[in-house]
Amino acid sequence: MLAISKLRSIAIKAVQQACIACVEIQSHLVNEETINKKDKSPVTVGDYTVQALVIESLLSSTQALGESEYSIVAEEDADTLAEQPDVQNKVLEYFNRYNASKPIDASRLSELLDKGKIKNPTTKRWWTLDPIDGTLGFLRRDQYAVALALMEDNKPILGILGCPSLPIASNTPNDKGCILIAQKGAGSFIRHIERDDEQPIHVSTQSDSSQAIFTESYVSRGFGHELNSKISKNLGVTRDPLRIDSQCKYAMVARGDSDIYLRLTELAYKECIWDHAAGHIIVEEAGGQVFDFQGKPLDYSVGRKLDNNIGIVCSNSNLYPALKESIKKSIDFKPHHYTFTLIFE
Ligand SMILES: Nc1ncnc2c1ncn2[C@@H]1O[C@H](COP(=O)(O)O)[C@@H](OP(=O)(O)O)[C@H]1O
Ligand SMILES: [Mg+2]
Repeated sequence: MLAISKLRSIAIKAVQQACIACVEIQSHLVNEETINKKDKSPVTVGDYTVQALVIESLLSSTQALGESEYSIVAEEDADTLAEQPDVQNKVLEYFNRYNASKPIDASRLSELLDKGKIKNPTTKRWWTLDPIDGTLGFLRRDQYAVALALMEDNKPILGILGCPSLPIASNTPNDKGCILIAQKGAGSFIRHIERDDEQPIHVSTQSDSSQAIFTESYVSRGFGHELNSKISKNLGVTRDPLRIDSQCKYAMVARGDSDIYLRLTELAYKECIWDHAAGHIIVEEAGGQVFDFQGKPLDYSVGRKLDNNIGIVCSNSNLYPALKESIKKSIDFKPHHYTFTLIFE
């Protein structure tokens, strides 16, 4: 099996190339290129182009080193795209512009995209990819991320988050575009999209909950914002939350710009694995905690969704115990975890 350090470089290269493509696609984005998936969430030329580019890059880099193919679990598939020939042509055009090897046709494009369609990985190591996480942020020209994780025995061992619109540091707001990288047991790092040097990052040491900075989704879904406000009030938080799209929220916690990220929106909603695997290991390797609302570890062993978990609780280590207590005051979990009640009064 390939050394993890080798796969780390391969994954960074794939995400870096994808980020460069995203920036250009976003700058040319027009509304007709946005189509609606069956679940009504917008998906763009960018999502498909990036999924195909990253898959092609991972396959060719690992094959060149004689490694057999790893399973890939990715967000998009070819079916919706095939219904929109104009969009498909645009995706092919962008793909062939950014992919170094020989041009591909529509059938190879579908084949590449559908490699991400599987429900259950069949290899010990497997990739999970969200080509553009925070599509709504991408469309709004706000925050989004290319999120790639390598899993081994169903746990993340590498996480790469490409954040093309996120400033490399909070005190340089105009210097945008960074990649966050974590390797199991080796820490978390940040680098500029256009530079090779990496700096280590750490979660904050904030232990005064009144000064804690929460982050949450920009988009309001279900009871998510209301619940977070209840939990932060119980914790004595005085500051307004930062609202940011995508796994850039994990990036903010990992580098200490935020202290807590909470995510629970609807009783029936199950989180997608590609929305968390990369951010999860980046926060853990930066010294933080990532569990669900019942304190359970995230379980990536049950398919494309985190079916055994309820929401996401991500925090620096100092605030985590008090945060857990505040969650207990805000949610009444019923026996066997099948139902729970929110206590909003
Ligand atoms: N009801 C819901 N509750 C929580 N997450 C949801 C949701 N509906 C969609 N999502 C997920 O939220 C992600 C964006 O999160 P955020 O709002 O924090 O940026 C979406 O990823 P994509 O943008 O990749 O589709 C999608 O997977
Ligand atoms: Mg996503």
